[in-house]
Amino acid sequence: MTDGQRSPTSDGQIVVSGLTKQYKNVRAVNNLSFTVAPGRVTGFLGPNGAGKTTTLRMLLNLVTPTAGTATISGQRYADLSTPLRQVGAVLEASSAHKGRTGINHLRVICAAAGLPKQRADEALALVGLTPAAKRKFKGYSLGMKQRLGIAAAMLGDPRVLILDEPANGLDPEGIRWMRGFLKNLAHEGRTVLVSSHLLSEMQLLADDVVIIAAGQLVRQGPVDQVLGSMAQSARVRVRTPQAEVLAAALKAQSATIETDEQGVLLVAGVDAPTIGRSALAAGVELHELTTERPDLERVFLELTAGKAGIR
Ligand SMILES: Nc1ncnc2c1ncn2[C@@H]1O[C@H](COP(=O)(O)OP(=O)(O)OP(=O)(O)O)[C@@H](O)[C@H]1O
Repeated sequence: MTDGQRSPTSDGQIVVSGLTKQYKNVRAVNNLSFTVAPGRVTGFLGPNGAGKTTTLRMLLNLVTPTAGTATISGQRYADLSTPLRQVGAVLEASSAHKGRTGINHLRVICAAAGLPKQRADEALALVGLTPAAKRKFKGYSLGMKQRLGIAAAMLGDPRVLILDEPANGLDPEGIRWMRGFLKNLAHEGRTVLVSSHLLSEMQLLADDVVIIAAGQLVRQGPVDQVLGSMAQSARVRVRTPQAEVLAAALKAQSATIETDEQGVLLVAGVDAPTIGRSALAAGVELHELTTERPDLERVFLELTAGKAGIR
């Protein structure tokens, strides 16, 4: 199918519907439904054993679902006419023939997939591995192997990228590179689905999150919205030598106030600008005004509490 023939509504979208995988004694994925939009990075999150890898493998036709469907641009992976040009996947740290150079590894894939040879050079440049093109795979660091895996996934210039724990084993510089790279692919309009249990990383990387635990959907939505759904627990920390005066002014605006130390108010129910204005109006001096946003890590632990047991 060419670009022009793709349905504009389904192009690049991933739709998982009622997906279930029953292994002998384990229901790895249980009636799971979610969608992944193009032009965004979607973080696929869950504790160990939650069913992330099984879901991605079903999406890529590597595991047969017990029930339900998973489609990419409206089609099952098995039915895609040119899968490598439509979907790039990195499921684990790239493996390659140890004695083969990076560039040759990619050229072999190009030849097998009927892709032009120069795509190997382009993909290698895309991931910043050109200087190591002629080095043998066995000498590559883990970070370089991850990049080579991504280069292989990019050979067909796919609209959709699916990556299982791509930051695993990377050093901080490698993680920073990966973040920029994936965000850029999403800005180009591609669909980027990334599984991870590194929540703090997802907070920096993802536009949307799909959170699962014990094979089931826990929450799906824009990162801000998922964090915002916990907004009732967002508080503003205020330090002032006139705590009692300010507390009285804020209570008149239905704020909820706790104190944890002398001269500090923990204020919920009103935002920082409102508190600043109230302080100004009451002639109260402020020494600190900090919004304490709930972070994804805390939200995640709360959402998956009780389901996060190792399976
Ligand atoms: N081939 C298999 N046979 C039997 N059970 C399996 C198989 N593959 C996975 N499981 C089980 O299914 C559950 C989900 O595993 P899965 O690897 O999908 O989770 P995950 O979220 O990717 O976890 P992790 O973050 O640890 O990789 C686990 O209990 C796992 O032991």
